[in-house]
Amino acid sequence: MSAGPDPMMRPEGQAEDRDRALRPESLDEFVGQAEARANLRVFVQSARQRGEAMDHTLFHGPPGLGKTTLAQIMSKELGVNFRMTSGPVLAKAGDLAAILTNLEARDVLFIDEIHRLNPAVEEVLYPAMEDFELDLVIGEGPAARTVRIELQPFTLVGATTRLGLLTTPLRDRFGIPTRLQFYTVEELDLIVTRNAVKLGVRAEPEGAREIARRARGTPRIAGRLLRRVVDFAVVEGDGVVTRALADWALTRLGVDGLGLDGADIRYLRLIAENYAGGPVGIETISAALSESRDAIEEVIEPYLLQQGLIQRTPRGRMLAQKGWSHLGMPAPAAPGQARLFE
Ligand SMILES: Nc1ncnc2c1ncn2[C@@H]1O[C@H](COP(=O)(O)OP(=O)(O)OP(=O)(O)O)[C@@H](O)[C@H]1O
Ligand SMILES: [Mg+2]
Repeated sequence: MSAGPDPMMRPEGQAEDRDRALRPESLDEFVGQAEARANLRVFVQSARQRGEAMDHTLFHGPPGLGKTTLAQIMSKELGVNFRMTSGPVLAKAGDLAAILTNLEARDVLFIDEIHRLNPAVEEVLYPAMEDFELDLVIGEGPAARTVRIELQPFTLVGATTRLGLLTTPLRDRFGIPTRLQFYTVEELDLIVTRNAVKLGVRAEPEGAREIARRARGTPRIAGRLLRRVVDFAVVEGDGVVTRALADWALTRLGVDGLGLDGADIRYLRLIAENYAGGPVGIETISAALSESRDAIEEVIEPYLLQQGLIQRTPRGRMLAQKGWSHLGMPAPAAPGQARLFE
């Protein structure tokens, strides 16, 4: 096989390039996700001691919480190669077969957005995951025959923001399913403080804290906000990230005290003002906001739910009490309460 760039291997975008400078390189350096980290440490060590490929691992959770980062760290800690591709890129069964047959023993193969695999490709993955075998169909019609190819044992690491979209057979083949959680303000504070050091920037503890509080529980957002605050600190301050400067810069960027941005506030206001607090269906919200349903369910809602600003009910989304107070609006009296005054 050629050693040139492989079109099936996703080239990392510019945003990811900037991310890379801030990416933790080991489990020790990785902040937060204490439970997942402690478990992974055991599984990595066991695989190393037994000289076997680690079991297939699935990371799921909202964007920017560290799925790709953990997959890379796993390969480093296992001392094996890291190969990366993604669900939508693998168009044909042969694309995946080419990657699988090129793996060395115990390598980590990372498939991002694994919920977007084409069914024909997914079929190839089942025997590969289970028995490290590949069944390839050669030829067509009556002349078609199946050839079985033995693969090197490998570790598949899948990542998805949408666990619910994974087929059951695929989900069941992951020995280590791991859900990533939003980060606490303390954890994000540590991440911001370390990132400031990596970027060679002076951040006062209260400045780092303010960014952490407004990072939506997400390390990627913490990294991005820090860079923007630094821009303001350099151009309009004396280069130091203070609390006042962070507050001023973040407000100017449209990030409010809870870390909500324009899209979050539009979502909350829509339910409050147009639907009296709901319940309102996701399709209606999607049409009204001109946002895809996927983006709403993957990016906007998880944090609003985690913060207790909204609720998901069988009849649709509802604004919670905390959502009303965050908007500075009075919650309408519940029907039961209203009757008291009739
Ligand atoms: N625990 C952590 N400590 C420090 N930095 C982190 C941590 N987790 C993630 N980051 C940083 O956040 C950024 C985003 O992480 P990553 O790309 O791994 O997220 P992801 O879950 O794969 O997101 P997506 O779903 O969008 O692919 C990276 O720059 C990474 O360095
Ligand atoms: Mg990722």
